[in-house]
Parts: sequence; structure tokens; C-alpha cells
Amino acid sequence: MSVSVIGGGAWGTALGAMRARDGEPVRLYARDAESVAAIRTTRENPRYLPGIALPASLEAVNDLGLALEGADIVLLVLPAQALRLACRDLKPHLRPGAALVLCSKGIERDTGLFASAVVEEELPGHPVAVLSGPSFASDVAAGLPTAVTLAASEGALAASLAQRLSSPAFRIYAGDDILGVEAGGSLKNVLAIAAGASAGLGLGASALAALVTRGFVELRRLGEALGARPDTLLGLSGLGDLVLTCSGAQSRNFAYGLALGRGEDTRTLKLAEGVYSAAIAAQLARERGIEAPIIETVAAMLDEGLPAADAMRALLARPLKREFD
Ligand SMILES: NC(=O)C1=CN([C@@H]2O[C@H](COP(=O)(O)OP(=O)(O)OC[C@H]3O[C@@H](n4cnc5c(N)ncnc54)[C@H](O)[C@@H]3O)[C@@H](O)[C@H]2O)C=CC1
Ligand SMILES: O=C(CO)COP(=O)(O)O
Repeated sequence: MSVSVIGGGAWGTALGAMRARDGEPVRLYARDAESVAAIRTTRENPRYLPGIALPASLEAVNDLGLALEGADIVLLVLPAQALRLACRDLKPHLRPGAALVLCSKGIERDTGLFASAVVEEELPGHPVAVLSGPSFASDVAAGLPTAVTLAASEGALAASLAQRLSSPAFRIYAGDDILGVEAGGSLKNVLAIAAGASAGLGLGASALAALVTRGFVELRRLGEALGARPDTLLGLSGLGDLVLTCSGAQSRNFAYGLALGRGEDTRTLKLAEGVYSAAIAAQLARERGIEAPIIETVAAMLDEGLPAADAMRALLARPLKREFD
């Protein structure tokens, strides 16, 4: 079964490189012709993954038809807000029955939908799986080890995709809680912005640990209200990825929060999915009567220009209460 990757950014390139490392032919579609040319000539993706040598069997292409020719497994590795339109471009080129593995970690702003629901609307009839968990693109592309989750509604599909896409350094655990995996992967990005802001304000390691822990309470409450299973949120795509993404500036979401905390310009920073998911996550929580003060605070920093120092002060000024009410 041949594998193609759609999306030539950091994560698409890393996943393509991971699969191609042992000589397996993998096609990587990048819409940016310059990245394709650079990968072909230098075996590097200097714009998105500088300094990492890419395997010769990773073939970068700029043509969707060519990228998808004969592909039985298609990894969609795109920003969440770009996914719907990209699906429309892919549709005429997809092989009937090709399995789609969704790798975005975000919520569509205008609809409140996670990637699987967007793809179900745009590309009905294809088997769908979601892949998420603690995995920085630069680590995976360099062959450093990690473990992630792949969920599909049918257990057999999840198991076969996990088997097919795993490598010795990229261990994929199979599951069937698509929504849980998507909720964990999306909400951790919003919380990492808060963690970065705390670090940027110099509030210290104790504050960071407290914030991440209380953030995890929000991730679980909202995740479960959206239909996630509790175990999934305690797993690689929930707790696991939250820990990674809140651990330092290698995370683009943490780096974004860090800049907010330091009062620095955020306009030139790389993609931080939490920026686009925060307001809709806060809205989903409000609609379900879920208390999510950290997610609300991130949304207020991003969309209302609330200064990071005021945001953290407001969180600290919340009334005291029992820990698990
Ligand atoms: N970078 C990482 O370490 C990881 C990223 N992810 C997730 O993967 C998704 C993609 O992230 P990255 O690749 O890191 O972002 P990136 O910003 O490095 O690259 C995004 C890529 O998508 C392409 N793109 C955007 N709109 C497109 C469209 N309509 N059609 C075709 N291509 C389009 C861009 O040209 C670019 O190549 C995000 O949801 C992110 O949260 C998940 C795990 C790890
Ligand atoms: O999802 C990721 C790690 O699992 C990547 O996080 P950032 O997008 O914050 O860099």
C-alpha cells in the first residue's frame, strides 16, 4: 500500500521523511514550488525544516494528481483552517477507498468542527483515521524516538494503519476514539500559549506546573463534554502532548505565548494552531456550561488584546474553591 503526504510544511516533511527513511518511496505534495525545488536539489526543506537531511526516496512534487497517483494511504498534514479547501482540491485526484490519515491539530474556527468532521463533509466515503501525540517535527525528522496515537472508528483499520505507518523510532498505538484524539491534540495548543505567556512573564517553574495542571483539568472537562473518552485524554494525545508542548520554546505554541508574555512582536512567528483554535474552544466550553478560565484567558489575549500580565493576574484573582469541583 503506497503512502502519499499532502502538505510540505514541517510536519508533512517530517512524516514523509520518517516513512521514507528505509528506502520506501513516498510522495510529498507541497503547494509551494520553491520548497519542492529545494527538496529535489538539496535534500532539505530549508523553509520549514532547515538543517535536516531528507531521504532520497522522499519525492517532493508540486502536482496533486501526481502526488496521489496510486496512493492507498494519504496523510493530510495541513493547518486546520486550510483543510476544508484543500479537501476540495484533492477530491478529483483521490483513489476510491484511499484511507485518509488526518494530522492537523486544531478546530475549524467558523464551524467548531475537528478535522475528521470536516473531512467527512468534504470527502465522504473514505476511511478516516487521526494521528496525534507528542511529536515535534524536527525530532521525528531527525529519527529521534517517540510514541503517538492513531484512532479510527474501526479497530481493524486503526490496527493496520498503525502497523503500516510505525517505524522503530515512531511507535503508533492504535485506538478508536477519534474525537478524543482530536480534542487532546487541539486543546493542548491553546494551553501551551498560556504556558508560554507565564514563562515570558517570568512567573517561574512552580507557576508553570500549576498552570499546566489546571489547564489539563480544562482539557479533560471540555474534551469529555465534546464526547472524548477520559482514557484517551490521559494518553499520548492528551496529557502526553500537553506535557511536550508546554515544556519549552521548541513548541511554536509555547513560543507564541512566550512572545506575548515578553511583549514581543508575534507577527513573524511560525504557525501556532492554538491561536486559531482558542476563541472557538472558549465558545464550545461556554455553550456546554464548562468552566475553562485558562482557555478563555488565552482567547482574550489573542482576540481582545488583553495584556499577558493582566491575563495572568485575572487568573490568580479567581475565587478560591475546592480543587475538583
Ligand atoms: N510541526 C509539528 O511539530 C507538528 C505539527 N502538527 C500539526 O500539523 C499541522 C500542519 O503543521 P505544520 O506542517 O507544522 O505547519 P507548517 O506551517 O510548517 O506548514 C503548513 C503547510 O501547509 C501548506 N498549506 C497550507 N494551506 C494549504 C492548502 N490549502 N493546500 C496545500 N497546502 C497547504 C503550507 O504551504 C505549508 O507547507 C498543524 O495542524 C499542526 O498542529 C502535528 C504534530 C507535530
Ligand atoms: O504538536 C506538536 C508536538 O506534538 C507541535 O507543537 P507546536 O505546533 O506547538 O510546535
